[in-house]
Amino acid sequence: MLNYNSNSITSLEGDHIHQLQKNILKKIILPRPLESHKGNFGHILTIGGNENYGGAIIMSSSAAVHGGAGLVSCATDSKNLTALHSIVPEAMFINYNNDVDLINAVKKADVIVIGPGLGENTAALKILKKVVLNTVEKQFIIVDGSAITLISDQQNLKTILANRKTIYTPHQMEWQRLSGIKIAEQSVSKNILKQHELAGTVVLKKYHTTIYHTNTPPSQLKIGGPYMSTGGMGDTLTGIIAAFLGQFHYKNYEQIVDAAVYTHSAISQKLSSSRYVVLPMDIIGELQNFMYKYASQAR
Ligand SMILES: NC(=O)C1=CN([C@@H]2O[C@H](COP(=O)(O)OP(=O)(O)OC[C@H]3O[C@@H](n4cnc5c(N)ncnc54)[C@H](O)[C@@H]3O)[C@@H](O)[C@H]2O)[C@@H](O)CC1
Ligand SMILES: Nc1ncnc2c1ncn2[C@@H]1O[C@H](COP(=O)(O)OP(=O)(O)O)[C@@H](O)[C@H]1O
Ligand SMILES: [Mg+2]
Repeated sequence: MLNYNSNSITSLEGDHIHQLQKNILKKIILPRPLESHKGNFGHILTIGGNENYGGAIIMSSSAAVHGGAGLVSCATDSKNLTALHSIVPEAMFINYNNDVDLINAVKKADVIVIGPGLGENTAALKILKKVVLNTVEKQFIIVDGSAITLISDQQNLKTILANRKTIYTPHQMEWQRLSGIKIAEQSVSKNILKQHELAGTVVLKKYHTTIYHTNTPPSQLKIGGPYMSTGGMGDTLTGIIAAFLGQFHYKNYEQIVDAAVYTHSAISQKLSSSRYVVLPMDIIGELQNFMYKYASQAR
């Protein structure tokens, strides 16, 4: 059963869907309490980045650090260690091929990002299984990129994730793999039914990204554009969502996800006024200023 009044799901198609506005930011991005420390702002664990896709998990980790996470650990291929520490020295490194270290890191995390640049081979699937099997109910798990593709035919993992606070962040092709709905047929009504089956939040990324929630009707972004179409843009989004979930404690966490997704596109839109393309690292560089502006308005 759906957890919100869905009398006419079909009426949610197109322009009738709830549009996210910037007021969501003032509600979520608040000034920090004076008596606080890094332990209050979330320990994020990012997992991914094989030897070809190290940049993906580095961008995710960097976005988490710049988005305000208290602590960030990055579990990746050891070939990425030097690059990770050069680009984001605030992040700690874990060799994702060391089972004991990986499982310990999973147990310590408040928020887990799995998938950016993980790859789709047998080794990647083994890591994914190890991680999901060691998670607990209170943790947030953001499932992105390769992890979405890998999980598509792993019913047991989907069942475990249905009992976690899971956020899937597919683009349309990944959603086709996960939901079985072809891109041309991805209507709001069909997507709602699939989201309900998965029992996790679904951020369906595209022009006018739509977020399918468990307890409230879907919401849609009307900001952002093709200046965002550069590899790594979605990897960066995972770090922002993770940082927001780790540090903000709004009662309905799905609204925290909405605010993170809005922030990612709002920064891009702002920067696009003077750039032909906006790069993922540009967004990361602007996060602190952007969040400062909204936290000051809330004072
Ligand atoms: N610097 C890096 O290390 C990068 C690593 N990446 C990683 O590479 C792995 C594979 O991800 P990809 O997404 O590239 O490959 P996928 O094969 O999952 O998806 C790409 C395909 O989907 C199609 N598509 C249809 N609708 C789309 C939409 N709305 N948005 C995006 N693509 C759409 C594209 O045309 C393309 O054929 C992931 O783990 C990802 O995190 C990518 O993020 C690129 C950058
Ligand atoms: N034309 C566009 N309009 C709006 N947003 C876009 C556009 N192109 C890309 N994006 C955004 O960029 C991100 C791309 O994510 P994804 O395809 O997963 O990138 P990657 O895996 O390369 O990091 C999503 O947030 C998507 O909504
Ligand atoms: Mg992606």
